[in-house]
Amino acid sequence: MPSTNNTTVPQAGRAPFGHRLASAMAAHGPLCVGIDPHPGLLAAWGLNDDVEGLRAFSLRVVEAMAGQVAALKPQVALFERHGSRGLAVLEETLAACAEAKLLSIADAKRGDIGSTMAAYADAWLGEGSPLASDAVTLSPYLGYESLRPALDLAAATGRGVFVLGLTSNPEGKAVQHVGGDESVAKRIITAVGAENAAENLSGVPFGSTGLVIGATVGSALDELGIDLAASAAPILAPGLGAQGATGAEMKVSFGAFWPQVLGTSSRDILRAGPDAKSLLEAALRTRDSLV
Ligand SMILES: O=C(O)c1cc(=O)[nH]c(=O)n1[C@@H]1O[C@H](COP(=O)(O)O)[C@@H](O)[C@H]1O
Repeated sequence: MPSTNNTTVPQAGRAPFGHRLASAMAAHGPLCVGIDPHPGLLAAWGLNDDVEGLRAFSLRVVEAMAGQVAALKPQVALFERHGSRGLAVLEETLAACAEAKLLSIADAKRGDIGSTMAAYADAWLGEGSPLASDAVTLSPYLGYESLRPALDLAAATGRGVFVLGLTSNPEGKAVQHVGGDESVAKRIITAVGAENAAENLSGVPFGSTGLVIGATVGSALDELGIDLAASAAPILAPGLGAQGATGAEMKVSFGAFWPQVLGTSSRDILRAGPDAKSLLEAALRTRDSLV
């Protein structure tokens, strides 16, 4: 059953994530910039593939985007590959996002049995955790309800989650499209809708339980009979730029669901660095393609 403790002001005294995201998108447009410090990008920026390079890269993106875009999405794997010191840089990056009033979405794609999920929830959504983010990405492959500890903690702390629905990679179809009219993706999207139905949505376009639907999804929403409006979910849409999708194509794919969509792009924007002004110009060009 969905959580019943989704009140307008969660326990932590922070407005629900859905409200905060809607305000940020209204103020700055529907773009989230990914922080993906790939080794090749570090080299292109004249940085070493080490912890100092990682730190300079990540903090530069935060500095360039402060007050300009709705959200930033650090890709956790690219911090993990530097070990515990890389995770310390991620903590510093998340704190810098909060300082700059940029929403942070930790792209961790966590998912496990419930008892372990509770620990992941504490790490990414718990009050006082050094890795706590405004939202975290979750994988529902162990069953949607296995995510319950994260869904409930997000509701209690005014944070959010983005559950993988239809991913941007071509391999995703082999799992997510299975089931025809009752596809795996559709079941996940329906479950997310039940979560948002339990949240007070007065005055906001969507709730705090989001979905990941790739920008590259093409006609799949139509083909699978998926109604994203019924889910009342904010939609994180990766795949812009480096994976080939354009803003114009996304508007066609998402159609009437467009007001729910937060496009996200990483490499295509990050290639414009290391200069902060060039980074911002690249981000604003991408954002303009989405409005
Ligand atoms: O959850 C994600 O953000 C995600 C889901 C998905 O379906 N596809 C996808 O590309 N992503 C992430 O979005 C980012 C895309 O990066 P670029 O292709 O460089 O824009 C990467 O960090 C991916 O891990």
